[in-house]
Parts: sequence; structure tokens; C-alpha cells
Amino acid sequence: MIEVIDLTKVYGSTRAVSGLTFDVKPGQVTGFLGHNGAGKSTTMRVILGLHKPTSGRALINGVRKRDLRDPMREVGAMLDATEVQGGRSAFDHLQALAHAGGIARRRVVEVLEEVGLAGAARKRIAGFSHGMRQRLGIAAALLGEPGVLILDEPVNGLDPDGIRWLRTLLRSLAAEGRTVLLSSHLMTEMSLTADRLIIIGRGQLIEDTTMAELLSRFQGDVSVRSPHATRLTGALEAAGATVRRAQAPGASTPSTSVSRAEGELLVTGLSAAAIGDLALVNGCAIHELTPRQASLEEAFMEITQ
Ligand SMILES: Nc1ncnc2c1ncn2[C@@H]1O[C@H](COP(=O)(O)OP(=O)(O)OP(=O)(O)O)[C@@H](O)[C@H]1O
Repeated sequence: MIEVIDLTKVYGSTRAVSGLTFDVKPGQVTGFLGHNGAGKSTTMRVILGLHKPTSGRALINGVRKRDLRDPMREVGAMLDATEVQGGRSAFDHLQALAHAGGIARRRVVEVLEEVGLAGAARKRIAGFSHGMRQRLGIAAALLGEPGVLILDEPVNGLDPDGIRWLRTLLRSLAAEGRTVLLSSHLMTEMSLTADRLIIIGRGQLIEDTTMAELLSRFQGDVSVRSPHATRLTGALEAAGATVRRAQAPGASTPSTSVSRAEGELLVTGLSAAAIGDLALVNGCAIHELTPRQASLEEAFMEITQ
């Protein structure tokens, strides 16, 4: 469990975080979203005791990070995978961390296997790709099998296999009852991974909700295909709908005119049922009528505008 309570962090003249309050509960993956500079990393750094709050508190399992009895077994984090010194091997790096945290050597072997770095364990980190460094950072976070995981942009640099692996891993860790907080700018991936969302802007809370609730609030559009697109467009607009012509794949500019040819229309402001009824009344054949849910990216952009 993570609790952020009325947290403010000021750097010189920059108010990075301002009166921020939220909880991150166990058993779920919680996504932490915000535009560049919104204050996500600052919040994570304060939770991890790396930066001192200007006011307010951030607690892990009810206490400040520095007051945890067995920190490596209680919280694991990856903030910036590029910070790791490159001279050592992956094994030596993790072994040093394990030694400092009183963790057995066999766990180092295990975790290297878990993150897919067993084959590169003896290689110098300096020669690692960005994705390998990310995997190493995740390995370090998992070393103590902690109940709380905090990961800042863990997906960066991972290949599609790696992204899928991480998604499965984080979901299974949450299913075991762990607390998982992760930030990412990759909205599609976030929508596949997170159950809850904390969205911040300019250091302040904008949303603290579930993924399902957020998406249900944002009406998607309805995709309509009709050989009578022009007539149908007129009828839909007269009923108050907004109609866009779907862009053909590969087209560089959106088409604003509706041709007489069969075309896909994207309609907002009317339900699929209302569109079907209007089409019937106006004698327009319908070849497809598909409600589309708003994407997390669309919802995020609308909320944070
Ligand atoms: N150590 C620091 N000293 C001074 N200003 C800082 C420091 N760390 C962050 N800031 C400032 O605080 C604000 C919040 O930055 P932060 O890195 O927390 O945002 P973020 O949401 O993580 O952004 P990004 O998505 O770009 O990583 C920014 O204006 C940033 O320039």
C-alpha cells in the first residue's frame, strides 16, 4: 500500500507537486499518467525517500521509506535504468544489491532468469542495449520479491516480446496481492496493463479512478458504412450529430467532403440505435454500424487539455 498525503514538492521556483493526495492499493496495477513535467517522477522519488517533501507525506505500508524495517523486501523500484554503472556485469551488479539487502545469491540467479538476462549475466552492463538495461532495472526492483513495486517508464526500450512479458509479469504480481505503481506514456500499453489510474497535471490530481470507469465516461464514436453516405450525413447532422469521413489508410490529409460512393462515416453525438433508426426513416441502406469505445489516449487528451 502506498499513501500520498497532501504532498507538495517545490524545487527553487518550480512547484513540481502541489497538494497531491492518493492511495495505491494492493492487488491492482495502478497506472500513473501525466504529461511531461506533470510531477510523476518527483512523486515517485518522494515516495522512495530520494527527495524530501516540501510539505505533506508519502508512506509505504504506513511508514516513510526510511522507516521500513526490511526495505528491499517491502519495496522495489526502477526510476532510471540508464543510471546503472556500466563497468560491472549484470550478475555482479545484482549480487552487490542483494548483498546489501541481505538477499541470498540464488535469488540473483533466479531473477536474471525471470527477466530474460540469464544468457547475458556475465557481460558488462556498458555493452547492454536500452531494453537490456530496462530488464536489469526491473530485475533489481524484483530482487527482494517486494510487496510494493514502483516503476517509472519501465516499458521504454523494450521490444514487443519484452512489453508483453512485462505486462504479464506486472499483472501476475498484482494478482498475488502486491501493490504495483507504474508510469508510462504508452497509452495503449497502459490500457492493457492497469486496473486503476492516477492522472496528474501540473503537480495536481486530475483523476483517481478505474480504467473501466474512465473509459465508460468518454463516449466513443460510431462507425457507419453506407452506400448513401451523403444523404445519411445530412440526416445525421440535422439530428445534431457530428459526422466525419473516416480517413482512408495511408491518406495524408483527412477528407472533409463526403462523396457519393460508399464510405465509412464516424459519427458522434448519436447512439448506434438512433443512427440505424434515422437511416431507416431516410431510406439509407446501412452496411455496417459499429459503436467504438474511446481509447485511453483520447480520454487522457480530453481530460488533460
Ligand atoms: N531535481 C530537480 N530540480 C529542479 N526541478 C526539477 C527537478 N526534478 C524535477 N523538476 C521539475 O519539476 C517538474 C516535474 O518534473 P517531473 O520529472 O516530476 O515530471 P514527470 O511527470 O515525471 O515528467 P516526464 O513525463 O517528462 O518524466 C518539472 O517542471 C521539472 O523540470
